[in-house]
Amino acid sequence: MSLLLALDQGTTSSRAILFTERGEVVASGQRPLSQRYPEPGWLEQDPEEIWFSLWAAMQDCLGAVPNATDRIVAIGIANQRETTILWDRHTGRPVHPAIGWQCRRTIPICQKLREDGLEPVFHEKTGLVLDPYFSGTKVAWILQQRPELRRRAERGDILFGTVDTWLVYRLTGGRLHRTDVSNASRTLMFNIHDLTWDEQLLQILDIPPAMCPEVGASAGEIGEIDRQWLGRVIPVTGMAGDQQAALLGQGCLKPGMVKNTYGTGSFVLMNTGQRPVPSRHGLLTTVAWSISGDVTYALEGSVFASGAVVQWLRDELQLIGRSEEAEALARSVPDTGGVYLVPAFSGLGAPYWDEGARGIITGITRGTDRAHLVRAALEAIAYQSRDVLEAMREDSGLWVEALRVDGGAAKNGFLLQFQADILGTAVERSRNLEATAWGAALLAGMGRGLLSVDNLPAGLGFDPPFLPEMEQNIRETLYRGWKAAIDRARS
Ligand SMILES: Nc1ncnc2c1ncn2[C@@H]1O[C@H](COP(=O)(O)OP(=O)(O)O)[C@@H](O)[C@H]1O
Ligand SMILES: O=P(O)(O)OC[C@H](O)CO
Repeated sequence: MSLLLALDQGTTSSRAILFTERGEVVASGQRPLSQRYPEPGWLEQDPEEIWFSLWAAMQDCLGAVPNATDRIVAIGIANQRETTILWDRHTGRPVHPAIGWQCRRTIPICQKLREDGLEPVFHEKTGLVLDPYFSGTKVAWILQQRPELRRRAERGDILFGTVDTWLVYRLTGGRLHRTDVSNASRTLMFNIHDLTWDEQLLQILDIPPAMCPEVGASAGEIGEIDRQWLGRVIPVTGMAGDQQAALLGQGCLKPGMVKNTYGTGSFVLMNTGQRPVPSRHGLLTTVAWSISGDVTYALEGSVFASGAVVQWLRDELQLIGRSEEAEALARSVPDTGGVYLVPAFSGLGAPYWDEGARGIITGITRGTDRAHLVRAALEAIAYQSRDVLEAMREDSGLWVEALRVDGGAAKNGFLLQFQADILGTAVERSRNLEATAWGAALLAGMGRGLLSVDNLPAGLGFDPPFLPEMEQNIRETLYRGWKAAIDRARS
């Protein structure tokens, strides 16, 4: 039986998963990935570690099944988006640490662009807002700090890429400098209407066009991995940003369908079909994918910290030993006792876009214990998703009837029940929490001509839904308390 290899390079780990064409998982490998915080609000990763962790995950995955490599017919890549890498075209070596998507170092650049009245032009052309989240100001920052790199970039000697581009470059033995439209749409330099790097925006950001990768479709003949990695030449035929891949992997193929992936952050995406829907309520307009010449767009609410708050409870506060403990602790108390925790570690993303906001905990009394704090942290993940879905209703006129969910934190049943309660909407958990990887596998299968977008395999289906049980007046009282806490966290 032929197999599809999905490579999912996420913020906290790299994964390789082998799928059958029907969506069964044959084997998987996962390696953790570290993050560095060199200054408050800054976040970096090591591009070599990103690559190595993915390579090692591939070896773990393929080592588990005899002769698996011979049966792989196509490879698909999904990746953490916006994270910015610059490298030397000649040596293939990074010239700067990767600047992570949550990194806030470019706040002053964004402020200056706003003062110059440039926000509308960026918004109209890219569908994004001026926030340090996106790659453009990260590239601009490196070039401002390192004039010698700018000179070399102008000569075409320094290449820019998001993580997909970096991985494809390495996988193909340095032969390909390429991205896809879904990743390009996260850079603040890409025009989502004519699907090209935008000369005016590049000029404003002072970024030499020669640095930018070629942009292609999300499925099709992309390249071939070098024989040295798996002992065989295998075609790469799918690539997309991880959140767009999850939208596909969750089967959200029709306009109006919505998914939420709870990983480091939460990313709610609504398929809006073949037209970009501009947002007036703090959402992003973004490219979902391009398949067989058809471009699909999405509305997105990006929340910067969701699963990250659980990591923070575990690693920094040491209130829990393992992420899984959060659920039982949250259930051990009937409510948070009035405590709200706003995890604005990297400012607030959608729908507030407040780069200066910082995390707060409100409503603490002498009786507050760690269970209340842990519960407040999990509830915050759900409140933030409601904020985004409220904005989606304003923009699209639609209130989601059912929210499809996946990602690492979607393992948490307490979180999903509270999510259903606070939305008043059914929450459907995918049986395959690795919807991102499955989306990458689907793209690879389509790009190889094995699957068609009109007739995609359904994957593994859903668990019984989490249905709302909370009374309406309690739901709205709790949500009002959240909005008050948000007001206090804002800059
Ligand atoms: N049982 C759990 N309850 C809540 N959060 C969890 C649980 N297990 C894992 N997480 C969170 O899920 C995130 C990892 O999910 P994953 O989808 O792998 O993220 P990413 O792709 O961003 O690396 C981490 O932030 C972790 O804290
Ligand atoms: O690595 P994840 O799954 O948290 O995804 C990160 C997003 O792509 C950032 O935009």
